[in-house]
Amino acid sequence: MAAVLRRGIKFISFGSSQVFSGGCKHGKTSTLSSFSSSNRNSSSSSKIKVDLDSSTGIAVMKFQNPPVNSMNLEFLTEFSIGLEKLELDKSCRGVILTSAQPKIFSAGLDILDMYGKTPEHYEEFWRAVQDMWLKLYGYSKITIAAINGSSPAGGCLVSMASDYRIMADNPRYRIGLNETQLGIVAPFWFKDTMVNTVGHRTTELSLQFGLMYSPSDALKIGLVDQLVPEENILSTATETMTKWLDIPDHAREISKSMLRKPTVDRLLASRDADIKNFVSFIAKDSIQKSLGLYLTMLKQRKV
Ligand SMILES: CCCCC/C=C\C/C=C\C=C\CC(=O)SCCNC(=O)CCNC(=O)[C@H](O)C(C)(C)COP(=O)(O)OP(=O)(O)OC[C@H]1O[C@@H](n2cnc3c(N)ncnc32)[C@H](O)[C@@H]1OP(=O)(O)O
Repeated sequence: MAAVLRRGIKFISFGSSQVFSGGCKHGKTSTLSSFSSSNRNSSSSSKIKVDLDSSTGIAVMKFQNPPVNSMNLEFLTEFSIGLEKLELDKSCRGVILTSAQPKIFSAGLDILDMYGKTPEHYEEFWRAVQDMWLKLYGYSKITIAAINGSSPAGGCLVSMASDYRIMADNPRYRIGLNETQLGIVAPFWFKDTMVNTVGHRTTELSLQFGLMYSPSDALKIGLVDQLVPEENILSTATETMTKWLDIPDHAREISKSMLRKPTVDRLLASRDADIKNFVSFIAKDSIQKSLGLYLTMLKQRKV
């Protein structure tokens, strides 16, 4: 995160309507706002819109990086900083992640950030990917992914790193870690996240084949927790969040940390080695050739 902050991207402002914020029973936070008639604080960085309702404690982060919410360096940086800001904001207790783009939750990492660039760029990019995952997977507050479209690779990682996944029940959508289809390899912490979500055997098949699942198949293997009609996704996510908010924060948070910390610590213990691995892997001629071919196929709508 320090690296993210050092990059000097401007902070998202949530306005200044909150004048009192204090803890109450069950670790819940109450917020009084005397200057503003509204309890909503909205902010829009260029790639993510954040809407925090301090009366409910629920924030919605809406990805808006057209056309497909690919996660480039700027998006990843804004995402990490936005999460950090909400984590520090006592009036926020849970975050819903969703997309402003029709049909797409996120197309995953921006392939153009991994193609034809310098080693220095790959290094900076990969550190930003790590920062984002470390922040989200180890997040102290509740996160719900409202997956309102396809969610390949990095998009699936973001979904899996959330506490609960609700997907729009549209048979045209797909979700999964498809890296091998691009000729690349999901790093160990993507793999760990999937193993923790769907188990070892399913991950073995998923990763090797680069499987993309329909919503109903994703539900069957436990990659998502619930399917809902597309038009209900945000209301269902909000209702679900309300149930999570009934749990005392400190108890939920410690339980989450107990389950996730060993996985987070594995990457923390080897961040530099992981970056070195990524840079030497991605810069290989054969890998660049694979990515080039995949990009061509994408442009020709053959993927
Ligand atoms: C042993 C050591 C190992 C160390 C680790 C090494 C490596 C780890 C490597 C990396 C891990 C990467 C994880 C990733 O996330 S890779 C990204 C994977 N993503 C995909 O495969 C998604 C591809 N896209 C699609 O399938 C479709 O675009 C999608 C279903 C998302 C949307 O379809 P739709 O028909 O609506 O839109 P398109 O016309 O296809 O796309 C519009 C436009 O956007 C471009 N685009 C799509 N996805 C990406 C992307 N991920 N990055 C960049 N650009 C993307 C697409 O090319 C179109 O562009 P244009 O033709 O309009 O210019």
